[in-house]
Amino acid sequence: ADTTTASASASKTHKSKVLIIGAGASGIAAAKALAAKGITDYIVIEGRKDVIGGRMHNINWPPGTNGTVELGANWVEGVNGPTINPITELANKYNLVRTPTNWDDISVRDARGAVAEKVWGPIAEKFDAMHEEAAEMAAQRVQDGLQDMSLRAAYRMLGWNPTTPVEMAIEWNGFDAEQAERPDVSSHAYTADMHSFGPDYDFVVDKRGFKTIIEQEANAGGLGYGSQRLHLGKVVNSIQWAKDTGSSKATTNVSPTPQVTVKTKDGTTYVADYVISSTSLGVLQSPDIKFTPALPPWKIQSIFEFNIATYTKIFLNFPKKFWSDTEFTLYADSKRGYFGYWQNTKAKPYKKFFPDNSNIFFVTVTDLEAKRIEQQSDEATLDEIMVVLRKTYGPNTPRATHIHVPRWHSDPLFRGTFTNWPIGQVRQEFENLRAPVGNLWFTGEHTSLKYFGYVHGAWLAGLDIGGSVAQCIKGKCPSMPIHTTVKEDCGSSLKKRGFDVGERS
Ligand SMILES: Cc1cc2nc3c(=O)[nH]c(=O)nc-3n(C[C@H](O)[C@H](O)[C@H](O)COP(=O)(O)OP(=O)(O)OC[C@H]3O[C@@H](n4cnc5c(N)ncnc54)[C@H](O)[C@@H]3O)c2cc1C
Repeated sequence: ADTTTASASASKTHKSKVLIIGAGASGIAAAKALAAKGITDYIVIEGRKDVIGGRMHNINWPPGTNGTVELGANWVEGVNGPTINPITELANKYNLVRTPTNWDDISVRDARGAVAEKVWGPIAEKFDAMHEEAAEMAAQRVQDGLQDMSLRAAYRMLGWNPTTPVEMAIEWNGFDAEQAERPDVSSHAYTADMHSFGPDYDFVVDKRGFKTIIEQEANAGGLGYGSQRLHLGKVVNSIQWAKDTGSSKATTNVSPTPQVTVKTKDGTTYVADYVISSTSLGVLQSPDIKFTPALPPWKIQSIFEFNIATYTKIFLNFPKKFWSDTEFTLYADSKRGYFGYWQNTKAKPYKKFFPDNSNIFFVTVTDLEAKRIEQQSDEATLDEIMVVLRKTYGPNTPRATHIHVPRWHSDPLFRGTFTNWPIGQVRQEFENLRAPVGNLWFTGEHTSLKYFGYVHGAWLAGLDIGGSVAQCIKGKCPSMPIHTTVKEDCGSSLKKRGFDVGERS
């Protein structure tokens, strides 16, 4: 149990067998896996003051209505496949309200207004066929042990060279809308086909928010709000995992301490035999948590090699609906990805889940655009958006009455939205990203080889690492590969990723 000591002069120290940092999907799954193996002496600490769920996060919006919008994860991605998505299982268990998405229900506009389907339709068909070929080619190259390349290179090899605004918008919709970065910086082998548990997506429209499945799992595991084992408002700023060498230089030659000491900004100390950190890749890349001693070079390199992308949904509420009935509208600008991807809450499958007195039309931006927009005022962003909308829908388009811009990239508890696999990173780098140092273990969506980036990836990674730590406690620690030197061995190491050509289709 949590053994707490405090004195008048010193802040509190909590001791437990396991400390889990972060109460998102991965952290809660890790706790669940520990409990399943009979380990109940753990504490979960979370930086946010009043809510768990991490990147599954909803707000009540627009103001003055009973509407709910998801600022983070919105879809159960990969449903209706041969194997059930574990998040679908949780969604069923807790009656999470969701509605299927129809990606084909789409229209396209440009600065002159609507673009005829006979113009964009064949371009979209060409892109889809080409992208499918790129996915098959990736699987074949993995089988043949060939080196990774950028997805852009594969597109070029398959004769796809977008130049017009419509071609760029179609490509953005077909790739960036999923990975939140450009094909130019993305791995062909790892990102050409991201489908996992199935080809379809369920859009979450539950008033309790997508995070309710995490909250309810936490509750079932004795980690409900107010419980002794869930400590909110605890922002970790230091982790001591090995003897302090006194040097700030990364070195592999350190002796891990039997216990890990974690300190939080408010002066609380946690001492545990094992610590599982579920903070995002973006947090690990930032200087916010001081590791003592510095993490080993192989660990640091793996953390910096991977990308955390930014996917920003900008929510807008208008006095009336002026857009088309399709679920999605692509706006094709000469600047690729410029306010290009619009979702319609008045579309048939969604309408009944959003308040009648709201007219929400939201637009997604990614990558550099997302980061740029976070830096400016919401009013400035709305001004830009209104210029776009008035160009394509006409000068009388009403100005939005409300705007909400999430700032995932600048939020110190996240520093981005989800992981994207960059060009040429080999499996060994990934194994290093996932590997523990001493008794400090790592989980989170970025540590799921098959499903990085997704809620189900975070959940499965948490179950896996929680289970491994439980085994360690029982004296049967599983061995995790660590590569102190990473050699170029991309193709053959990719083969070991755990899937083959057939499995991904
Ligand atoms: C905008 C957006 C859209 C997305 N869309 C989808 C989608 O549709 N479908 C899908 O499957 N996935 C989607 N994702 C990805 C999905 O949300 C994540 O992969 C998943 O929720 C990550 O869970 P996690 O437990 O790994 O990390 P997190 O949810 O980030 O949990 C980590 C926790 O650690 C806490 N923390 C961080 N630093 C510290 C610190 N220093 N001290 C204490 N606590 C700390 C954080 O507050 C957080 O609660 C989306 C994400 C975003 C942001």
